[in-house]
Amino acid sequence: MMRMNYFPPCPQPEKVAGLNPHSDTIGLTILLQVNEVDGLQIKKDGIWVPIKPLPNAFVINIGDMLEMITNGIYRSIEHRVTVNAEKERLSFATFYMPHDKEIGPATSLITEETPARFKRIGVQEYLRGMFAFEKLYGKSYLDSMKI
Ligand SMILES: O=C(O)CCC(=O)C(=O)O
Ligand SMILES: [Fe+2]
Repeated sequence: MMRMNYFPPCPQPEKVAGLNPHSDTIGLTILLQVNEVDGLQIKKDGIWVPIKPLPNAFVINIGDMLEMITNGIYRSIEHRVTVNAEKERLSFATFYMPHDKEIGPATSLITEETPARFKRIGVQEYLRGMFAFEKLYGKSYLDSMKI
């Protein structure tokens, strides 16, 4: 699945969010900051860190499904986009999803010391739930998958 994001310039950038804080609910995201305009930020140790666009470079984001499959060993990244006063911004995101019918922690990663931290759920049900979820903010949908 692919998505093109267009953020027009905004004279009062502090008053609007380009994209609210979220983690991508899929497996893995390959992101291109097309016209190399600042705006993307990730939350690291509770602090918003700007991700400078690099020419001809992709940003790879871990999504919620990968966090579930790895039973929390890989953590999805919370990110947001701020808008710019003068410049428009374009990004192109390619979202990857596992082909499996169900997702949940890999059985090889579940042990007595590391019990399953997430539910096992059908991918269709997961996606339906995501579109119906009313409080998509930060990592709220993934939190709802926790055991
Ligand atoms: O525009 C960006 O850099 C990020 C876009 C994004 O987070 C998304 O499409 O999920
Ligand atoms: Fe995203």
